[in-house]
Amino acid sequence: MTKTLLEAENVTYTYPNGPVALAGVSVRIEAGSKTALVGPNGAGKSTLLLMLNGMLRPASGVIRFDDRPLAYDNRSLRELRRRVGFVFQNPDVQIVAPTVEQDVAFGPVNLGLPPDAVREAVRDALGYVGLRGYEKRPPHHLSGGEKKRVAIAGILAMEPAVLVFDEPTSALDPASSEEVMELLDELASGGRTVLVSTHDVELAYHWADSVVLMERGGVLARGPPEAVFSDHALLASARLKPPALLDLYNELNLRRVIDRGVPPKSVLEFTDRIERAMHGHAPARDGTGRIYLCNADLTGGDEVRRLIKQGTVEHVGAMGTRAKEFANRERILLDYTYGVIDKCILKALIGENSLIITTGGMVEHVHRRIGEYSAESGRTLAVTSVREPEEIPHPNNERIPS
Ligand SMILES: Nc1ncnc2c1ncn2[C@@H]1O[C@H](COP(=O)(O)OP(=O)(O)OP(=O)(O)O)[C@@H](O)[C@H]1O
Repeated sequence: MTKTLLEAENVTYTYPNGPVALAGVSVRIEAGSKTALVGPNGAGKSTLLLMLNGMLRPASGVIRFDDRPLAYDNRSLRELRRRVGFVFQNPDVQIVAPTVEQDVAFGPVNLGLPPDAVREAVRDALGYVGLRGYEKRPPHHLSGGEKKRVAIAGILAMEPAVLVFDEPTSALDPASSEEVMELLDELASGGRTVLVSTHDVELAYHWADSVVLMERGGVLARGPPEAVFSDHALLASARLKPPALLDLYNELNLRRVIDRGVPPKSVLEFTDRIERAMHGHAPARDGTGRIYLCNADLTGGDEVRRLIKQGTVEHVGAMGTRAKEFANRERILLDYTYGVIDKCILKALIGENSLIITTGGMVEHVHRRIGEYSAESGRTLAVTSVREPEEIPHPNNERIPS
């Protein structure tokens, strides 16, 4: 049973001398979910997010956190903002201190944590967003993507249960955007509830498990992204276009080229579906390319460089900020910095070898994802752990059964 953690019920709001921004909005955010508020400019997304964190107060209706209506006295709001962290669209609004370290420490210091605990919170948060070594840098000299990470670290340092991001990828280049979204994935897989606003339907389709479609201060639809984004008329009324992958899938389905089923969310899923439609089944391809897996917590860069130099692996990807830091430090050039597992599976399916660098709990995640893919597709994919001689092999190592 999922639990509703944040809830808006019939909320209205009009800015002083402004338009009606919210005209009776009800939404529920489930604990542990990845929710996207999607809508065009001016739909009311930011206004709703600001309410969920108590920065705006509804004219009518109610906001609840953990089943309790919000109270708007200073003490209650301070406590709420510790539990519901808010990352603004523009990181310059959020960054207040002259150095990265002081900025990230701002929240924990205000919470009254002792100096040791503050240092630990700052170190952990900077590590999480991949900004260790940036402690003494002035935030206003950083790139847009780095500033965004500082802002996220500042919120993470307070260990909130919910993270709210207003347009997390605005003004970021495509790679930085994907990296920020992967960071949000990591946070969600660590048990946090993540809520974003965006007008990017492609992003919402790939990333979210639940979508709220907004327009003119109201909610047009809510549900799984594949359902909400399959309704062209609804999307058109919100001045949005369907995600390309889903649009293509629906057209192929209408022409009876592929059967209706769960719509594909990735190129990997889509190509498998088309192959199955063409051949009646997924062609068996034993002797496919191999996926090498490097746990950067246990392996040095020498072994990885050797594999690349020998031509054993043709493609290299890193998952997670610590793995990317490792690659950077070891001067390992990365082909993939996001969507890494799927990209490596795609390469294995055409007989090419690749290497995934990752760390900690993500190692299990890679084994699990490839195992799931093998079970679903009926294809056996080989995974080989890259390890120093004294390392103990992973029990799932070598071959993942289909
Ligand atoms: N500070 C403000 N003062 C007056 N009107 C405002 C203010 N902020 C927002 N509005 C108005 O409220 C409505 C909803 O704006 P909001 O920023 O919540 O939409 P949004 O969906 O987040 O849009 P965007 O994607 O452009 O950020 C818009 O008509 C906007 O012009």
